[in-house]
Parts: sequence; structure tokens; C-alpha cells
Amino acid sequence: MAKVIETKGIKKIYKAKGIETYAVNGVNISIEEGEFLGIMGPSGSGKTTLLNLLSTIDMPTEGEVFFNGVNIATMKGKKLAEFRRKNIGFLFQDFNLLNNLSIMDNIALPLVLSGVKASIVKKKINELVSFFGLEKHLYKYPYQLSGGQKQRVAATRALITKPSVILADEPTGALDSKAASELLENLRKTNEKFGSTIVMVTHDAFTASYCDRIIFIKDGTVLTQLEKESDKKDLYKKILEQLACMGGINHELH
Ligand SMILES: Nc1ncnc2c1ncn2[C@@H]1O[C@H](COP(=O)(O)OP(=O)(O)OP(=O)(O)O)[C@@H](O)[C@H]1O
Repeated sequence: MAKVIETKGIKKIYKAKGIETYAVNGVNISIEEGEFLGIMGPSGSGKTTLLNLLSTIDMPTEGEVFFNGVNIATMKGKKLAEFRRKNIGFLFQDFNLLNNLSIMDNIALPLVLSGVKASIVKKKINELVSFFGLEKHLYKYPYQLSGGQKQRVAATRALITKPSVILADEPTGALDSKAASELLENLRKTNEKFGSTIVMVTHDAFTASYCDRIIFIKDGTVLTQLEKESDKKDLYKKILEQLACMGGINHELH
């Protein structure tokens, strides 16, 4: 399997009022094509910072990030923005939909920004909306949808450019358990049907149990990892054991 993302000794050091915070402190990870990877860890352990480094939104203070073999430090400005738009789909806890655009226009946005022709945009949207069960909602606006529906719109938008990687930061954080399960089933199907690589930050053991592999972060470093050996239930049990080992009563891990 090809490596989609590889990091070599990445650190992110924030300096404020003479105090240095090592938010990410020497992380070496390799993410393979088609993987569904979870990142877990206590609050403040560096998960979001790491995801921002993997997604080219932020640059490491030290070390290198390779994305499809390209060292992202070699790209800047417009070139980097274009690379990101083509290669990465994003999913956030609060959906990040534009309220004054219809669902159709929200989904179309990444393609429109890339200058794709209207007829092709329509074709691509039609291909994906049935997968996410959104046919009936295309001409509505975000405020008319439930949280779960909004996150499915965000997932469709994330996938519309056929990116090599989908990066998700707490995508189930604002959803009730039924909507969370539906979204996770959809992400799992996306991973299986389109071979999309998914990297997901979560504090929630149930959410993480949908992954193939989970990396546990503490104080900016990778503490350990778990791989799915049999089924989701077994992985869920192992995640809870690992969280307990990390001093984690669950409510600390958010
Ligand atoms: N822009 C910044 N300037 C200074 N310090 C920062 C900045 N961003 C993050 N940090 C610090 O870096 C560390 C890691 O933060 P990060 O948000 O990556 O953790 P996290 O694991 O995602 O936390 P949470 O689960 O609470 O969202 C924390 O100590 C945080 O205070």
C-alpha cells in the first residue's frame, strides 16, 4: 500500500511570553492509502495541532510532512491552497456549512472554486447525494436540516473533489448517538466503496471503534497505537482499556 501521509520528527512549538509549549513533540507517523485512522488523547494533548499539520493548514516548527510523497514545505500560498483543495476533504464538529447557500451550492463549492464546469458539477453531485441520502434536501438551506443531515452534507462536500484524504476533527461531537452512528456508517462505507483514506480526531471510544487503527497521543507524542484485530466491539473494549491506562476517566478525554 502506498503511503498517503508520512511525518518525520514533526514538532510544533508555540512561544508566548517567553514560555514554550511543545504542542506536537516529535511525531513520526505513516498513513497508508485506504486507511481509516483515529487519533485519540486527553484534552490539550496535541490532537488538533497534529491534524492541522497533517492537513497542511499549519507548518511544523521542526521536521517534515510528506503528502503523497510531496514535502509540503516546498509549497506556499496559492500553490499550497490548490494542493489542499485537490487532495484533502475536511469535516468539522460544527459542520462549517455556509448558511446563505443552498445544500446543492454548499456541496458544489469546492468544485466551483476549482473552476469546474457547471454540467460536470451537477453530474458529480448527483453521483454522491444518493449515497448520503440527501436527494430530497438539495434545494433546502442548512438551517432547515438536522445536525445529522448537516454533517452528511459536509461529508458529501468533503468527498466531492475525490480527495486522497478526508480529515475529520470530532465529526460526531455535535451529533446525538443515532446521527453519530449514521455518519460513522457512512464514513465506513465511503472508506470501503471509494477507498478514501480517513483520519479522524475523536475523544469518543464508540466513534473511534469504527477505525482500523488508532493512535494515542499524550503531551504531543505518540504513546501507543491499537489496530482492529477482529470486530468493532472488540476494538471498543480495547480502546476503553487503553483510555483507562492513560489515567483516563472518560470525561477527561475531550
Ligand atoms: N495557537 C496556539 N498558541 C499557543 N498554544 C497553543 C496554540 N494552539 C494550541 N496550543 C497549545 O498546544 C497544546 C495542544 O493543543 P491542541 O488544541 O492541539 O490539543 P487537543 O488535544 O486538540 O485538545 P482538545 O481535545 O482540548 O481540543 C495545548 O497545550 C494548547 O494550549
